Amino acid sequence: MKRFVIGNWKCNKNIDDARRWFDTFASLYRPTPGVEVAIAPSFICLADLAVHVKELGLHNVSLAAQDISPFPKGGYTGAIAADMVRGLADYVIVGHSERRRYFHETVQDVVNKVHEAVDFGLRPVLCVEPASAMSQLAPLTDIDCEKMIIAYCPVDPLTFRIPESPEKVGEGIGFVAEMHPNRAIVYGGSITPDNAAEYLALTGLSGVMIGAASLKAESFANICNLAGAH
Ligand SMILES: O=C[C@H](O)COP(=O)(O)O
Repeated sequence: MKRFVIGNWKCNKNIDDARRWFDTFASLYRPTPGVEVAIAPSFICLADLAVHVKELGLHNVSLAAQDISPFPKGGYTGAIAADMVRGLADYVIVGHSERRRYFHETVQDVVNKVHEAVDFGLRPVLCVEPASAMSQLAPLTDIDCEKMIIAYCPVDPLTFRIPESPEKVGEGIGFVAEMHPNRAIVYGGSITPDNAAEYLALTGLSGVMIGAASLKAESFANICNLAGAH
């Protein structure tokens, strides 16, 4: 089974910080066949990092956008369309709980984003929360994108900084897999280098999505290297 380690920097790091992060990461990361790494910086860093990642020659490392417009390019001030991101990133995170909560994104907005991503060849990482998983997943059961990844991301671990127990994550991903069989599912929520191995060992889980612990290149490289050992 292919493994994914996805780092979401959220609203952190300017271009200089981002370049330094990659320089440190490159010195610590050990690529492993079958482990795909994606890092989601802010939009302003994408173009610069797309070049820098190539210069560093990092294997199995791609960039992800943290979000995408639900609309095509055109008269949508402030929006960034999927068509503008292709060529810079391979993945795009959609429907993160922070987008749904603080930016009032609806299920339909997220569905539209997934369609935009797929139309322009970006691999969606669709975030779902346990309490709303049914309504968030149901409109996408027929999406024609076998590469879509589902990120099972409960909100409490973000609020309280305690991960959901591996047992509960196992139950949650079982539910997701019933609705979307054969899709890669990753877990996100307070993963650190100290607890990552427990989650990477879970049957049916294809990897992890990491916020806070991805901000330190050392921690993130450590988790990527652990994924290679599982
Ligand atoms: O996008 C990542 C998830 O929100 C998890 O973030 P966290 O690792 O800081 O809990």
